[in-house]
Amino acid sequence: MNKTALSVNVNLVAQVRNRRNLGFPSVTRAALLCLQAGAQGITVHPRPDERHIRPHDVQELAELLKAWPDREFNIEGNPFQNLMGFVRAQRPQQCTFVPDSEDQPTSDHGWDLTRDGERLRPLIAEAHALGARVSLFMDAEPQAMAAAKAVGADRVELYTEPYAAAWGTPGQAAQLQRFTRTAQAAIDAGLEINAGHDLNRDNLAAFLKQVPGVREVSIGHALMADALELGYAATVKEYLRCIDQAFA
Ligand SMILES: CC(=O)[C@@H](O)[C@H](O)COP(=O)(O)O
Ligand SMILES: NCC(=O)COP(=O)(O)O
Repeated sequence: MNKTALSVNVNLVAQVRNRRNLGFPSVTRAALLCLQAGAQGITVHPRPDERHIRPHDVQELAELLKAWPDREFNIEGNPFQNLMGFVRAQRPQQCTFVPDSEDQPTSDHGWDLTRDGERLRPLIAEAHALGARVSLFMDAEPQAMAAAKAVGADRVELYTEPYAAAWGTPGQAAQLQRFTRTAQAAIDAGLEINAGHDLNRDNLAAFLKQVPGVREVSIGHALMADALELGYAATVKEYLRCIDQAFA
């Protein structure tokens, strides 16, 4: 059984760096240390307002990852806004289409494919022509998985905030069942599965133990908060241990 890959989202490092015009903490150095510690990928979400990841970060990370051919670069964003420019310029292994508006504080919902599916289809096809795998950021709704496959997606990224919010409450089991049903529907539709948003070292193993077929988790906020205490390398190794625990 394939073990789930860890893709580290470095948005937060850029957000800290942007507080002052001093150029540190370095986004590329954070990514390098995470790769050296065993992370299988790096994720960025270059939002139009450049609140954290800026175009030069994307270019510098793409350059860094050329030296790591067995690792992946995942660029997230809204393809109706600025994402496709980054996909055309940097040719990442994966792009994740996220339906965020420009002023959203963070990602908080998946695509409504009944509304946007046909508009997404040519952009998915273009990303494929550029050599990128396409993942659609989706809520955990089993009935939406067939539509994701129908518009050409390779993967769905299940938006895991509702699971994380229920962690440690009586609603945890129901959320896990919801994500398990959605993952099975995705598998039945011929999709692969990613997952992300508010995952952390407490809730990660239980999710991966129950939800089938998760190929990749992209984790940023909690992992970087842990790295402020433990350092990048020890933190990545701890998250990899959580993943191992799920498959033990
Ligand atoms: C798509 C997703 O759930 C996250 O990667 C999100 O992109 C995080 O964005 P911020 O770091 O701007 O909150
Ligand atoms: N796609 C999810 C991601 O990249 C990071 O989300 P978070 O861990 O910062 O919530």
